[in-house]
Amino acid sequence: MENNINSTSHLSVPNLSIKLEELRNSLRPGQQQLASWTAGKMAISAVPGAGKSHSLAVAAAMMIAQYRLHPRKQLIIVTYTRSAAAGIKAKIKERLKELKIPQTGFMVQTLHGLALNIATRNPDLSQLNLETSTVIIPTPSHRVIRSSVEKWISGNPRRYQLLLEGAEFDGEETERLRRQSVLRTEVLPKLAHTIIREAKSSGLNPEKVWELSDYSQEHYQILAIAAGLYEQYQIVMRSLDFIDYDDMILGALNVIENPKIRQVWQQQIFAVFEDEAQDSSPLQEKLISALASKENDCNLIRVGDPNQAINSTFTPADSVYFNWFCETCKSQEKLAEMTQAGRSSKIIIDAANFVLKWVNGQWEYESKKQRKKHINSDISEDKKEVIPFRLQSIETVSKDDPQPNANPEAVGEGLELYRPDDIYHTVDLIKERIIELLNKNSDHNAAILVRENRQGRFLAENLKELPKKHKIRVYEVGESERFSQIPSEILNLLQFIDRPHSPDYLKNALEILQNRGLIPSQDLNILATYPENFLYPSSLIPEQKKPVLEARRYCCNLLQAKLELPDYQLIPFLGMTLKYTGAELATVQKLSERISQELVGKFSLKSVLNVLREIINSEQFEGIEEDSEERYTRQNQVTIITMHKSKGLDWDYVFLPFLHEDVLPGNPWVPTAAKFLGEFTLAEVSRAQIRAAVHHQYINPENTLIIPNPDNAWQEAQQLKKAEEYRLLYVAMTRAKRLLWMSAAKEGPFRWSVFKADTSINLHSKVPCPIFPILMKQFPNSVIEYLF
Ligand SMILES: Nc1ncnc2c1ncn2[C@@H]1O[C@H](COP(=O)(O)OP(=O)(O)OP(=O)(O)O)[C@@H](O)[C@H]1O
Repeated sequence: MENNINSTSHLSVPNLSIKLEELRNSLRPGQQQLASWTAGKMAISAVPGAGKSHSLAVAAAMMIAQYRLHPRKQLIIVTYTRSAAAGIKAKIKERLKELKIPQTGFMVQTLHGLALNIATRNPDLSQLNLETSTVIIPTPSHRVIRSSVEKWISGNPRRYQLLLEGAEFDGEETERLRRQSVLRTEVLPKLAHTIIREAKSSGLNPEKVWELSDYSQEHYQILAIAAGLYEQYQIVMRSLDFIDYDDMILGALNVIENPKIRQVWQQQIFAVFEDEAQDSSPLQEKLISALASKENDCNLIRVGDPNQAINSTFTPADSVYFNWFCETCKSQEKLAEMTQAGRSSKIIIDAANFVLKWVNGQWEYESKKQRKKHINSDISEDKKEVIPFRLQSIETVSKDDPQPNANPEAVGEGLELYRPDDIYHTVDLIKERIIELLNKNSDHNAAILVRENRQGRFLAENLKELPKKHKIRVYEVGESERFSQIPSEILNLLQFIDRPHSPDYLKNALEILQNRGLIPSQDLNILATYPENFLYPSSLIPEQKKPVLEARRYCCNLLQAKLELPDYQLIPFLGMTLKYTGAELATVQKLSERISQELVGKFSLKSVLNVLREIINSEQFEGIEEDSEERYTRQNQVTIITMHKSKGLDWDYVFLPFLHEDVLPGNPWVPTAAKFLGEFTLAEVSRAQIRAAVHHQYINPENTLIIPNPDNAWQEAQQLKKAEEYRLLYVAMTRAKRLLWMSAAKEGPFRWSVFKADTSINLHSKVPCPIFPILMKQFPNSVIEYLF
């Protein structure tokens, strides 16, 4: 290979090789393989706590020193978040300082940062001009998605009619209008959102999705609907000069398709290191591979943990590609495994390993049973059996490991398993344990990891006394996310007050009231179909049921306020109506003041709506703030955070309450309102269908492409979801250093999404997460009996 790889003997500092040797010796076995990389592709599969970022930084510094890298020949390190990029950059600089080497020769960037860098240098090739374009994140409720849906509906009456008719339809008018509302405001926006991200980040344009739709012979032709929506989306985006995150990568790829420019980039790049490779999408992989290539070689090192892939069922991240990359590298003896980890006490490691093996074992047992039962005709031949976990056990580190206090001594039983009576009893037990632990060791930290923010809110409300009475800080991470929703909640209610006869505005308002637990949950489409009949029913309308009446009372109160209150008092009134708490009310107050400042003398409902829309649109990006790890892991603090967000962090004591089967792993769920289409959701089916096509392209393009039918695609999506939930549990468990506290209360809310933290509410008996009783059996000493 011709890429100027000089050996250390050329280095001018004689002591450098000794220093480099010392550095190499400070690494663990798998880490050393990373540091000894010389050329070509390499995969590193690591376990939680193995020191991925630590060894990546050491290996990068060693490489910069050995190969005398400089700004015109650099090592590129790609990460997925800005905070991870900042962390690795600081670590590499530190090492280079120790080696007395200039802190150049490398660049740490997020993948999108890198793509943007490439794309903006050649706007004519990338067709991206950031000075005139606006970057958006098209959520299902974004106006771009909504307008793409409307355009698709008006251009495709036949396909739309087929959806309206669903699995069965007797032609009844009210039902037809209800279905229209469900399709326009829920099903199609969700389908558009999913399919556009999935297809785009797999490198498929609308034409390609059209082609794929020819391979699928099913009733609705979901892929054809998807292709049409995607086509409309591209038109709407172009007309508004908007771009999304995938456009940045596509733009960069367009640039480096030019042979001359590609050569310039490739010459400047010595090698590419990718961190968190399990979260890559095909498009991202394509970009980094292209940058790392030189003639017939590709200097690409990908580091990841397939067992921590927890984004693949709701984003286009798909760990299958990293798994395949690992397999290919393995066959070429280019796979290294980092299996030693010093983060946790031995018993916590044992429990995590046990979960991994048990889940995989169950999986194999279940799929054998399934295979015996029926042979699926449309499962493509090249489909490999995907098991939830890569069989990779975590090991404790060796005695001479340089990590201070590696595999620390367990606190209490190290692993503690509880079956509290109910969710209130759970908080009492957690509270008591936290007070005891942090009072004894105020330099330690703790976290309660939850599956959904509602659980976090419930915990925070019930742990209020910790700061004052016990001097223990409580940091509920979801709280700031709730604050960021306030402007759009207020906007939605004001839009309804302004135009109560709009079914869309009424539905949005009802959704907010329902999400905040102010009105009973029900099919809102029925209420929103005829706003007039719902808000002001005449004697000809059948008597409204109690949940409808409650919803109506709230809505009528809002409309009454418009008549009775001056416009400038509407926002504070809405804050009260939504039962915002102290800090939330303060945010409402601030929002109200800001609007007043902008509208001096011109205050009207219409002008308020305009200003609010502007605030929401322009602040979308400020919302994504730089995360600093430090605020999540402060000593003497208990952090309440979702399991998803806990990835990459660790705490001395980790609490995992509410481990119930209906949440973890959860059950397949189709919203009742959309059941008329069948026992599946179009969005999930389309994702599985696109993935089947893209996987086929990767593994065996010569075979005939088989797109799974909706029922099979749905089954597959559900299996992947279940596997991901178990990986999420594994990520959560491996955050603990000294104590892992897990519980499954005997009673809890029917569903957290409709739970009101009110002691008078009926609790339901709950089934524990299937792994919980097995863990109790496997670790009998960890089962804790309690006195109250
Ligand atoms: N060779 C080593 N020498 C000294 N300390 C090490 C070594 N390897 C790892 N560590 C330490 O181990 C800890 C865990 O490392 P790190 O956070 O990089 O793990 P990780 O693999 O990213 O974990 P996860 O994927 O579970 O978040 C860090 O404090 C790091 O400094």
